Amino acid sequence: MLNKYARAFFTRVLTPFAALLLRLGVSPDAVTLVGTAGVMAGALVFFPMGEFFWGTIVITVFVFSDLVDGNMARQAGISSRWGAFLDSTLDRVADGAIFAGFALWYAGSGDDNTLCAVAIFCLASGQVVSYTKARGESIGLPVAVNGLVERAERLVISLVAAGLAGLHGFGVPGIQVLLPIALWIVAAGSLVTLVQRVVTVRRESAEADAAAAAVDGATEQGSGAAQ
Ligand SMILES: CCCCCCCC/C=C\CCCCCCCC(=O)OC[C@H](COP(=O)(O)O[C@@H]1[C@H](O)[C@H](OP(=O)(O)O)[C@@H](O)[C@H](O)[C@H]1O)OC(=O)CCCCCCC/C=C\CCCCCCCC
Ligand SMILES: Nc1ccn([C@@H]2O[C@H](COP(=O)(O)O)[C@@H](O)[C@H]2O)c(=O)n1
Ligand SMILES: [Mg+2]
Ligand SMILES: [Mg+2]
Repeated sequence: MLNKYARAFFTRVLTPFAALLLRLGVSPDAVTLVGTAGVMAGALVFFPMGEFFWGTIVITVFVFSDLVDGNMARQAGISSRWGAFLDSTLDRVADGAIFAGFALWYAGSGDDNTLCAVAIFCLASGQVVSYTKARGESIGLPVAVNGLVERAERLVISLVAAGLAGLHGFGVPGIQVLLPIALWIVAAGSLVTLVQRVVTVRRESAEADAAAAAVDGATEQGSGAAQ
């Protein structure tokens, strides 16, 4: 949903910045790589220490590089298969670091095995949700469903909650409860999305196999009649 509705807005806002980077001679690939490194640093340095406010600020600064790199490539007319591969692959790395950061906090000083397991579930299910689409498309299916919780939703829900939970460190009482709530929402939403995508791939593959069988049958009949 965010991908559909918010992308156009952010494209308008970020286009001048993307143009500036191109004029400075920066490449889209460099933005993809630096953005991922920044997200990883924010998540793996700050989150395991329970510094959710500063971790979220660092991640937010760098995560928007994922919207800037493609914008730069399109403006410069250099969108490439390699760029698409690099972008999607490093998305998985960045997402892994964010949820690993939460899991490390709960495994350590956060001291909550259940929430550690929920964070690990968010990490794994998010990766599998993305994989279903990539694998479905690689076997020639349209995978015409996005589902309830895509990547943008996973990031916005968890990062807004983490940023607000971090305000606990500045004296706001009770607000830290938002992070566990967000993790449970992302976990449940990812499970629903996974089911939505698997059901779609199952239906689309049955339809594609039936269509292929019908073409084979017609070809065999045609060659039989010719003999
Ligand atoms: C005093 C208050 C302190 C609180 C501080 C809070 C600070 C702000 C907190 C959070 C900001 C979070 C911003 C997150 C922005 C995410 C942007 C982003 O990178 O989105 C990526 C997404 C997808 O990009 P791709 O097409 O490159 O990725 C594809 C996708 O990943 C597919 O995976 P799948 O979805 O299938 O699982 C893969 O299949 C595919 O391979 C891959 O290529 O881009 C978008 O969706 C575009 C829309 C972005 C929308 C961003 C909305 C940001 C909204 C609000 C942020 C500000 C909120 C501030 C709240 C403050 C609270 C007080
Ligand atoms: N280094 C890069 C990054 C991206 N691309 C192209 O942009 C598309 C992704 O667009 P986003 O707005 O989601 O970043 C991607 O599929 C590539 O076509 C690129 O060429 N090089
Ligand atoms: Mg990108
Ligand atoms: Mg991306």
